[in-house]
Amino acid sequence: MIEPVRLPSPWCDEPLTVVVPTYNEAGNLPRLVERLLALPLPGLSILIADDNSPDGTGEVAEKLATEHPGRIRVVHRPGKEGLGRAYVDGIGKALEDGAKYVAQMDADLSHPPEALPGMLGALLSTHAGVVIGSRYVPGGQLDDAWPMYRRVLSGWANLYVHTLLQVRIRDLTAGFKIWRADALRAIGLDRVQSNGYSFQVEMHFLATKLGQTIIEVPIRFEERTDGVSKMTTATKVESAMMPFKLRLRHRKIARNQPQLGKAAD
Ligand SMILES: Nc1nc2c(ncn2[C@@H]2O[C@H](COP(=O)(O)OP(=O)(O)O[C@H]3O[C@H](CO)[C@@H](O)[C@H](O)[C@@H]3O)[C@@H](O)[C@H]2O)c(=O)[nH]1
Repeated sequence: MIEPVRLPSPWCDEPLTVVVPTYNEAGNLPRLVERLLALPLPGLSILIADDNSPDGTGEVAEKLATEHPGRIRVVHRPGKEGLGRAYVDGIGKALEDGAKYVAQMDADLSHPPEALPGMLGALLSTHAGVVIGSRYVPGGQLDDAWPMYRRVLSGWANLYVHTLLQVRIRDLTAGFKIWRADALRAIGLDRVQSNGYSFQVEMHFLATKLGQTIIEVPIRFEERTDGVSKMTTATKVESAMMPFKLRLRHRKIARNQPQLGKAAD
């Protein structure tokens, strides 16, 4: 049972930084920024973490930052290090800048920006540490154009991680979330080991083991219309290995901090 709390007033003004990792998203980024800045969230700012994309996404991001002073920050990273590393860097900088709430989402418009106000409202009306924009709770949808092999992979990955880690989240691999800054600080980004997509699962696992409440609200996941997925065999192998590493690591943590292990199990 999730205990409701009173919404701060006016809650739409709350400072929210949306962290967006980009690699070759020059065609998508302007459309994403336009939709984000049109939201009824005056406290919203955007932090783009680009890995020196060869298609010029970094330059597109700089141009957008100049057009919208004070609302967009660009973090230029030296090269492609993976989604997880870009998030650790970008979220870390958002926290240093004093963000109170930090959203994370893909640049390719798979995650509808228009879902953010509802997600923020849901987070603020509970004591949850994080709200997930979920494909797999009632009401969640997948675009018909999302390829069958991706649906199977995603369904299989969720089942696999559930079985190994027993984390009670329906969309364990989701990349669309809003965190409370305090929840992120409690997790400690320096603990995160994932380089690629397993970042999502690792963060869910660490939040759960700290006893944080996680809520899921339904979203419609859209297939990208520009560019391609950056998922590779290496990121899939890392995602397959990470649940084992997390299990081993948690056993060690639980041994050293028995209370944490007990509270979380
Ligand atoms: N900076 C940086 N960004 C990256 C990198 N790799 C990927 N990205 C960015 O991370 C976002 C997600 O990458 P995609 O390649 O579009 O992801 P996907 O295959 O559509 O995967 C989706 O499904 C996964 C499984 O459910 C999710 O885990 C993932 O978050 C996403 O929603 C995009 O904005 C992409 O540019 C990288 O090495 N560096």
